[in-house]
Amino acid sequence: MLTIAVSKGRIYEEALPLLAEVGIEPIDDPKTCRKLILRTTRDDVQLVIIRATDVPTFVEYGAADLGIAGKDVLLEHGAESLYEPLDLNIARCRLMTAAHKNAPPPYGRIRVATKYVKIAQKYFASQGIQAEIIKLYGSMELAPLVGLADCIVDLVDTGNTLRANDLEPREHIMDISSRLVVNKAAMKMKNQAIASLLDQLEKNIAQKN
Ligand SMILES: Nc1ncnc2c1ncn2[C@@H]1O[C@H](COP(=O)(O)OP(=O)(O)OP(=O)(O)O)[C@@H](O)[C@H]1O
Ligand SMILES: O=P(O)(O)OC[C@H]1O[C@H](OP(=O)(O)OP(=O)(O)O)[C@H](O)[C@@H]1O
Repeated sequence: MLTIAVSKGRIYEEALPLLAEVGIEPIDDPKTCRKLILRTTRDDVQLVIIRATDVPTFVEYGAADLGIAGKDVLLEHGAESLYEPLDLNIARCRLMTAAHKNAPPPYGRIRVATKYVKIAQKYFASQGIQAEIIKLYGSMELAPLVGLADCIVDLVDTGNTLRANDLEPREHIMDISSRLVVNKAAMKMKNQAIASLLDQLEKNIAQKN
């Protein structure tokens, strides 16, 4: 049995067609059923439905053989203990700094609100900017509006969330997409099944790009 960890929402929706192309279709819909383990049309594959930020943990400990996670989550988690063999090219967005549209460029020591503490620390250090990082778990856009921070580090896709809150994108930190990650022991123990799945997915993704 191969267990694949996927988060509900955006990644699940975008991963479904890719999985369907390799014959993996969940039998239940996580939107309407409360099951966390979903059997699929392939007897040898099941999905576990977890929070996006928990995917690296499940795969690292071997609770799932494979997982689908955003590069943002993998970098923040520190996923050196996982294999990351495939860019699935889904859930694409950009990790950026953003500030109020009237705010001056950063000067001196700045306060930054983000859920990406490690990535932000590394980024500002690389820019030679002194930054105090304030960890938030959501609604980062609010922080500059209420004086909690000078700027934020967050994901940007259409830019609608920033615009709706009078913020504007500033520095582009990196492009983000979702990756297939694999538990290192599973890669050895279940090599045939995993290699074959990787191979099929890779071919299908290459055809699209
Ligand atoms: N607006 C977006 N456009 C495209 N991809 C995005 C966007 N927002 C997030 N992503 C990608 O999708 C992944 C999952 O995001 P999602 O919003 O589904 O979960 P989350 O709410 O951030 O996670 P958690 O439930 O663990 O807090 C992110 O890690 C990122 O890689
Ligand atoms: O540029 P946009 O297209 O507006 O997308 C960016 C927004 O998308 C993500 O939030 P999400 O929709 O996942 O909400 P959440 O962080 O509250 O889960 C991200 O945290 C931004 O707030």
